[in-house]
Amino acid sequence: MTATILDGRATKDAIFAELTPRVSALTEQGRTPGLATVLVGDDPGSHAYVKMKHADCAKVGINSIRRDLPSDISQEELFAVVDELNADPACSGYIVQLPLPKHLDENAVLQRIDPAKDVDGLAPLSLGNLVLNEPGFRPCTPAGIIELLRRYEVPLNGAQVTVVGRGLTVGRTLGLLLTRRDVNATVTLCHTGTRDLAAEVRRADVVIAAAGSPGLITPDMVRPGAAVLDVGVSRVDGKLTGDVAPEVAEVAGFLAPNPGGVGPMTRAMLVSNVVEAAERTVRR
Ligand SMILES: Nc1nc(=O)c2c([nH]1)NC[C@@H]1CN(c3ccc(C(=O)N[C@@H](CCC(=O)O)C(=O)O)cc3)C=[N+]21
Repeated sequence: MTATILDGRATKDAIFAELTPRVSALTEQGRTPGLATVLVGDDPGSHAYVKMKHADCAKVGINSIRRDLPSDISQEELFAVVDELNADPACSGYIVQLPLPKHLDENAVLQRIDPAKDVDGLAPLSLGNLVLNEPGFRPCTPAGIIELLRRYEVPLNGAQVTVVGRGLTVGRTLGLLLTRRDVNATVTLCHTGTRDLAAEVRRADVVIAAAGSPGLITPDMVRPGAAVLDVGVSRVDGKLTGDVAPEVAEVAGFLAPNPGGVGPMTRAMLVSNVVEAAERTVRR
C-alpha cells in the first residue's frame, strides 16, 4: 500500500480558479486587490517564497507591491515602511516575511500592522480574534493545512491530531484552529521538551510535522493509514529536506509531501485573504 498524495499544487490551482472571478468583479469596479510583501535582508529561501507569492498574484489578476529592504535597516526605518503600506489604498493587505534579522523587534513590527491589512494573520489582534472565535484573518499555513484535509475528506471531527513543532507560523496557531468547535479535533502539541515523541505520533490519525528537523518522522512512528503532512523544511548539503522520512509513504494513508503539499496551500490562503481584504474595503 502506498499513501494517497495530498496534492497542494493542484488544490492551490483549484482555489485560484475559484478566486479569479471574485478578483475580476473587484477589478471591474476599479478595486483590484493589491498584495505587498516586505522582505528584509537577502536570505535565498525567503527571496524564493516572495517571488512565488508575486507570481501567484499575477496569475489571479492581483496587483503586487514589493518592498525589499537591506538587512541593516533600523527599526524606525522599517516602521516607516509599515506605516506607508498601512496608508496606501493600493495595498489591500501585506505580509512581513519572517524571521526578521535579530536586531529588529519582530513583535513590535507585527503590532504595527493595520489589522484590516494583516493577511498573514500573525499580528496580535488577528491572533486574539482566533483565540476568541471572532472573525478575522487566519494564519495562512494552518488555514491551508485544514483546507487541504477538508478537500481530501480526511476527517478531523473527533480525530486525534499530533502536531510536532510550536512555532508561531505553524504549530502554535494550528493547535488553536484545530480545537475550535467547527473543526473539533483533539490536539497533542509536541516540541523539543516532549518526553516520548514516537508514542505521541503513533496514536495519531493525523500527523503534522512542522519541527524543521530532517527525517524526524520515521515509518515505525506512524499508525498504518494515518494522514501525514510534511511542513518542515531544512537545508541538508544545499538540498531541501522535510521532517518526514521518504519511507513513511509506504505506511501512511495520506501524505502531503514537501515540496508539493502544504507550501502551495499557504500561498493559496494568502491570496484568498487578500481577496477578502479587498472585498471588505469600502470605497471612499
Ligand atoms: N510572515 C511570514 N509568513 C509566511 O507565510 C512565511 C514566512 N513569514 N516566512 C517563511 C515561511 C515559508 N513559507 C512558504 C510558503 C510557500 C512555500 C511553497 O509554496 N513551497 C513550494 C515550492 C518549494 C520549491 O519547490 O522550492 C512547495 O512546497 O511545493 C514554501 C514556504 C511561508 N512563510
